[in-house]
Amino acid sequence: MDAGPAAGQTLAGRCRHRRGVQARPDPQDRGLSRRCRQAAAAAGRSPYRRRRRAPCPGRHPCALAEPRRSRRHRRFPDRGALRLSRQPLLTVDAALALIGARIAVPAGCETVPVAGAAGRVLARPVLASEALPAADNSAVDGYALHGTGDNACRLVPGRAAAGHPFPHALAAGEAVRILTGAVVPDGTSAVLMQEQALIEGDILRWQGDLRPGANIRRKGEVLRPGEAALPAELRLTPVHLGLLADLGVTEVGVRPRLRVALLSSGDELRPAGAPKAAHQVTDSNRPMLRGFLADLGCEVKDGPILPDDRAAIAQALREAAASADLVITTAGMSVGEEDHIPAILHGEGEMIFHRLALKPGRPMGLGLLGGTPVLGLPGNPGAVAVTFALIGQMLVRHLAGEAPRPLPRYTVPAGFAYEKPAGDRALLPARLNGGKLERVARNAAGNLAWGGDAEGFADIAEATTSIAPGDPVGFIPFAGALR
Ligand SMILES: Nc1nc2c(c(=O)[nH]1)N[C@H]1C(S)=C(S)[C@@H](COP(=O)(O)OP(=O)(O)OC[C@H]3O[C@@H](n4cnc5c(N)ncnc54)[C@H](O)[C@@H]3O)O[C@H]1N2
Ligand code: MOO
Repeated sequence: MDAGPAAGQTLAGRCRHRRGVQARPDPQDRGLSRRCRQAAAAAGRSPYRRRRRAPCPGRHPCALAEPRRSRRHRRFPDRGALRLSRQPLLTVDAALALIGARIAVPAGCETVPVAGAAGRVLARPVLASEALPAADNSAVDGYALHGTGDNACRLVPGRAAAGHPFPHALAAGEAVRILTGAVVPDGTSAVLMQEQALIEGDILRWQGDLRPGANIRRKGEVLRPGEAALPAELRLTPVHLGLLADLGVTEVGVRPRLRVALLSSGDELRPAGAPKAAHQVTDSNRPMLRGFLADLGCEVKDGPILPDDRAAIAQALREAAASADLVITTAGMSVGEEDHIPAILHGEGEMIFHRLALKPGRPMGLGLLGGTPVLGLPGNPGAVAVTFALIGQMLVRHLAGEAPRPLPRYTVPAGFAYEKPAGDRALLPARLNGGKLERVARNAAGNLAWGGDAEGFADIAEATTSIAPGDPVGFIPFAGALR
């Protein structure tokens, strides 16, 4: 199995300690004519709004903004939506690069006890305050000796054990019993492993060379005082907590918990656990997203289930954006007349990207409202799982102050055949079986029934049109071990 990061799947161009919209131009605005941009800037408006009122000739992204009236009152999708659906789609990698370039990381640092710091992101590096190890000590059970070059030493009474140092120095030709982890007595040149020791009376012998320093872990060989033990921007795992304890660190400076507001929309939705009729749908996206966000250490603010009403959604988005570091919505992101979220972002904020070359998950988008990022995920639960894995969690990690890091991705032999048109990247629930990747579901976008069997996603690149059994295929596992 080839381990390797997904090509290009990092967030490029980190920006730190800033909040809100960046000064850099929106890369998706580069397609606008200079006249459009200047006119918009002069009027203090988004160029999209400017263009909406006086469309430039030809099919152009800035002509694709929201309608001025609610889409509720239209029988058919408006022309803007129809044009939008014909726009060339952004790749996932390009969307991740836009996140790195356009989304500022909220500033701040709080000091927390190490015991409660699992999952938090270090705001500054942790320096070793003491040497690691703190003293020369034995790596094995055996005999500490002061060698003279003739493969024999005289055993002296006593013992060095972990927590119980031998109180005397070894003179030339002397040896003493030692256990793993014990501080080596002064004068020790090497430690002989017990398995290599030949003892006759009080004489210790061995065969072959015993290298000076053998089996001794030297003071400071792992970390010297003042050396960086952990870098800033690291999400702390239990392994790190153990290291911090080892270094005598009791408190660390971490980023504030990310406050994430969750909103779902759709007249058909009922909260989880509530009775529902056949035409109604349980809001399953919310518990799934709440779980993902809790795993990422976020403080989740549950918003209401919103009706398919533009004004109500706009109001809820404004309120959520004012009190959170990130707003995540589900549904209402496609091109139908009840898909209001892109239009609200175009009209009242900014759309950084919308619609990706990704299946499932194409309708997703990212915008800014009052400077707060708004991640619009599709409604279909399977698509929410895919888009959160590829984009959502990367955005959350970025906002939480984590250093950019690609998703774990491996190349494995396919155990299935698959065909698709070139254009969209396809993510298919899958699991490893006998070293080959198997698909576990056919229609996975609209449900989560594959969740019991899948271990991750088969990842099929945009340009790929066919996979035959045995071909190399990407695998993105759900679990990144010790991450
Ligand atoms: N003409 C086009 N139509 C559609 C396209 C397209 O490109 N052109 N894309 C399709 C794709 S792909 C998806 S995905 C959907 C997503 O659209 P929306 O984001 O606008 O979502 P809705 O239409 O509102 O809902 C889709 C589906 O998901 C169910 N849903 C919604 N919220 C939840 C929830 N919280 N928990 C569980 N299930 C939920 C909803 O009932 C619908 O069945 O658009 C396609 N159309
Ligand atoms: O991309 Mo949609 O997300 O297939 O269902």
